Amino acid sequence: MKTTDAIPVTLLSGFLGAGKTSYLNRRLLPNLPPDSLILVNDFGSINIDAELIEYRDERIMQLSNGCICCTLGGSLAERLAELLRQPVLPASLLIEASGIANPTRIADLVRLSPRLQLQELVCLVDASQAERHSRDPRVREVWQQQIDAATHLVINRLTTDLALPPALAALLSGHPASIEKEAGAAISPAPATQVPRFTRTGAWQSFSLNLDQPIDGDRLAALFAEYADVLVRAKGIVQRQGREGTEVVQLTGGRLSWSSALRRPAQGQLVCIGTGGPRLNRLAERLRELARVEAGAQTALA
Ligand SMILES: Nc1nc2c(ncn2[C@@H]2O[C@H](COP(=O)(O)OP(=O)(O)OP(=O)(O)O)[C@@H](O)[C@H]2O)c(=O)[nH]1
Repeated sequence: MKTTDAIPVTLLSGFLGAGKTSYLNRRLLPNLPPDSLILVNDFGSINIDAELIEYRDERIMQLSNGCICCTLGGSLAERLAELLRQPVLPASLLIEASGIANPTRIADLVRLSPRLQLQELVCLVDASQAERHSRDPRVREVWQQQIDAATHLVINRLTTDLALPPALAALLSGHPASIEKEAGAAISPAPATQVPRFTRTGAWQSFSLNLDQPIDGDRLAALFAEYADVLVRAKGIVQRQGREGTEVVQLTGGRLSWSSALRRPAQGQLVCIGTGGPRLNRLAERLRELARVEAGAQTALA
């Protein structure tokens, strides 16, 4: 039985790069009651999402280096228990799951606690990737689990007529969730050559880099394109050579974008997520080489 003063919980899910953090900033954050807590899980040792959340008074708790739904007995359960032991409890809890998390498992954990009340399970879906995700054997299962579990679906990057791609329309037929549709697919279509094909069969893997010098943005983009078959997602806060200020770099669905950063960490940070195996390892090496070359060039000039 839930107590009447149970903490309301919103769980935010959606595949890698679907737009969870953007939606959190734009739609959820402004409506959170004061003294809320945001729990962010990122599938990497550096939690870029926590840096990208535009929090002000809310407290933020990070869970990095693993996916919460896969380490349920560990970090998430521990963090929730820790949270419930605090003398002052948050007014509400917002959990942003990692892009490869099965939200049902997280929701079950929340439901187990009489002190927590799961209010909404929001799932972000990138409509421009729906056909590909529905066919891809590595992605399909978790993508469908995320959609199936949702009580509120946000379908973004639709064409201006808001028509659902056939694969998504089939999946949503009879789905009880409320549906919010957003256009915007045409903003920056991914070049066909850069759309990842998920040809490898290894498990998801991530690697992170700390960058202490400005990086060559063109060479970074070229490496991302060369390894598009294994690299699914990249995000970071970096200083680009020849540019003023720190920038957020985002790679999702084969689209690379840059925007100015809200915060400036002590060092540049880059996280890449993809299909584990020799090619992803090679990409990590080549990015490290690129970072070292940049650092060397700067040192030589100084
Ligand atoms: N066109 C378009 N781009 C979006 C939308 N939402 C997010 N993006 C872009 O997609 C990229 C990834 O957005 P995020 O909000 O970081 O996605 P995420 O689901 O939090 O990513 P992960 O936590 O890595 O899984 C960024 O470059 C965003 O600007 C949208 O509704 N339309």
